[in-house]
Amino acid sequence: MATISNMSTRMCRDHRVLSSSGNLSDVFVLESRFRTRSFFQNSKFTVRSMKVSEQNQTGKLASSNGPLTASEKVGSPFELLTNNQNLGKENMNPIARRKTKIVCTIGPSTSSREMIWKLAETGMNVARLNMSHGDHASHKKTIDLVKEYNAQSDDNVIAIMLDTKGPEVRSGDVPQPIILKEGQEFNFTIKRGVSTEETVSVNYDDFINDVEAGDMLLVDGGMMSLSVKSKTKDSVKCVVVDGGELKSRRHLNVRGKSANLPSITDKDWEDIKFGVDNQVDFYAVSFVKDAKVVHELKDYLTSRNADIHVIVKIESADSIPNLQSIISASDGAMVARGDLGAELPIEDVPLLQNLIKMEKFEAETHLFLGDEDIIRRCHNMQKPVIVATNMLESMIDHPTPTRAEVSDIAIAVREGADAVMLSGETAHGKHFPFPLHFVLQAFNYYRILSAIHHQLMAFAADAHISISSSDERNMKMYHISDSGGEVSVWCILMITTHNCFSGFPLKAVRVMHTVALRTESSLPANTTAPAHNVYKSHMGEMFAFHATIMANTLNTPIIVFTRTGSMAKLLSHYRPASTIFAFTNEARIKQRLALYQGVMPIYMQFSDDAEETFARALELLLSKDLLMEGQHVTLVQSGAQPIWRRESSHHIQVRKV
Ligand SMILES: Nc1ncnc2c1ncn2[C@@H]1O[C@H](COP(=O)(O)OP(=O)(O)OP(=O)(O)O)[C@@H](O)[C@H]1O
Ligand SMILES: CC(=O)C(=O)O
Repeated sequence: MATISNMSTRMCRDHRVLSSSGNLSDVFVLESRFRTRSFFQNSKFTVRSMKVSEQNQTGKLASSNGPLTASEKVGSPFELLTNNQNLGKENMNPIARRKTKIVCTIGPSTSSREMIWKLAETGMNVARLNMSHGDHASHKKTIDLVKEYNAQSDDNVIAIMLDTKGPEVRSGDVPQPIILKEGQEFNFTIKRGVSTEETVSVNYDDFINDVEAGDMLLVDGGMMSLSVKSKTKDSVKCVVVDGGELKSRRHLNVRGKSANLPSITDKDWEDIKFGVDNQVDFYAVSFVKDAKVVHELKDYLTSRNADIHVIVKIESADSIPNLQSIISASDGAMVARGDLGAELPIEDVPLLQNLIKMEKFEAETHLFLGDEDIIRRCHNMQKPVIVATNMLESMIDHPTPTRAEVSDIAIAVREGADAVMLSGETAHGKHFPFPLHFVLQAFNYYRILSAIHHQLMAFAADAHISISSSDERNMKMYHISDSGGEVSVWCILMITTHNCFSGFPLKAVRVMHTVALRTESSLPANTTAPAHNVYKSHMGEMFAFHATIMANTLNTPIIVFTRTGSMAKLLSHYRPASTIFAFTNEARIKQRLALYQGVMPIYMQFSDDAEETFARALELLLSKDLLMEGQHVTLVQSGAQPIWRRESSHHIQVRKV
């Protein structure tokens, strides 16, 4: 049997769980007492049932956003994360949860059933479908899998975000990569199907009108760059500044300019219809330049009676002067740093993401931002904000992130992003369908199981008692009893594989989860909430603000009951120090709330009796170990649509559980 080392104990209902953490496998033995005549005479042997599991150790509800598990504190798969003594002041509150949400792009590495399940268990809160790639059939398969996952348990909640392709300008197909060398001349033509050593097609006719001599042309967001020298009626002549390999259908940006294409192209409208038909939760709309397009999309959604929220991607140079009106028209924003850093100088990206004062930047660029950046603007307008692109880029090919990437996540968390996003890391990160260690582990299970099976059979034969075994999925259980009832044994052997990730996408999610959680727990627990935008005329805001102060002062979680999600969003806006448990009787609202910082959405049927509903909610949280007996909670009843209370009354209650 596997050696048991690093013993630790934790309470689990009526069982005591002994756990060990070995490298290849962890063994958990649940115990109960029994007496035998032979092997363990006069001793109280404590075995109850036997289980071999490949499941992640983390529990339900507490899984994706859950506290640091033993494996994260000790023996984490990421060397940089193992030595947490140095971080010292973290709040290791057992019910501390990650508040910043994780968006994962689903692509070839992660579109299988197994990977979607694993992404969800590892920390994904929102699945992103990038409509620049794949087709409706492949995206439908992903949507169905996410919905299947959500339907499996009330505890499962993964929102779906459809990201439109937008007016991307791309180079044409090339039979093999063209090598571009610094100083060499190279041309782009609007004629279709051209691919020579000197010239390649672009997919956009107005390219010729949009670019001027002196412009800088970026390939793949700056992986290569070319300076525009002159143009003819159908070609743009350039000189290569930074060379490289030009492959098929590469992204082209003109530094400082947006293409004169509509933000929502014909293909995008087809994809938006697809999103309505398949009830996605969010659209991430690419290259939004002004608020008009957001209104147009919202009008369309209203006409289709579709309750889908619109996240504007801030990535176009043209969007910057219109930030206020664009974000105001939207339901949230994404700092899409890939294209943003191509259309604008790359060094401006952190300033646009979050900066207090922009005067110098405005004077130099003539882009007038006012006093705020994207994150701050979103906060002031009570809209969620996602920070995206290159967050763990090196993990597409490597098992550990760079220190700078880890810092980037920590900065986004500190700046108050609602969510951080993984793109290529999860879409096409290296993964191994049958990793060697997984095979070894399976082999180990078999050996351990066989050994125990034979021991138990021998024991039963020796003691003249009966033994029965059963298999449940990846679990094997034994029950041993004698006719006199003197012996009753259930054994559980639980071998977890939480260190066994089949590839880098899951590792990337794990890194993101751990870094976000650690950063959040190292932030000072303010007893004050940001006071901006607390309008006396808006009771919901007043109550969200004061409930946050009360919860922060008393160090309690917040419980809110919501039909539309609005009160949970308001509470999230004020960033209380602990979790917002948002109970809703609307499945769509539960899905949507998955994006909001600090909100843990929970589906529950509301009854007519408020007290009875509160009691059920508290009981559910207790049963999931999300609350502890004797703990206080702050319960908020406010918002646009009264539930139970009279319209004229709003409440904040503090209750002892
Ligand atoms: N649904 C999909 N089907 C196939 N490949 C995909 C899919 N989604 C993403 N990918 C792959 O993962 C890569 C990274 O995904 P990401 O969402 O970052 O794309 P992107 O930013 O549009 O990249 P690119 O500019 O190369 O298109 C893509 O370049 C593509 O190769
Ligand atoms: C996410 C995205 O589209 C970008 O960063 O450009």
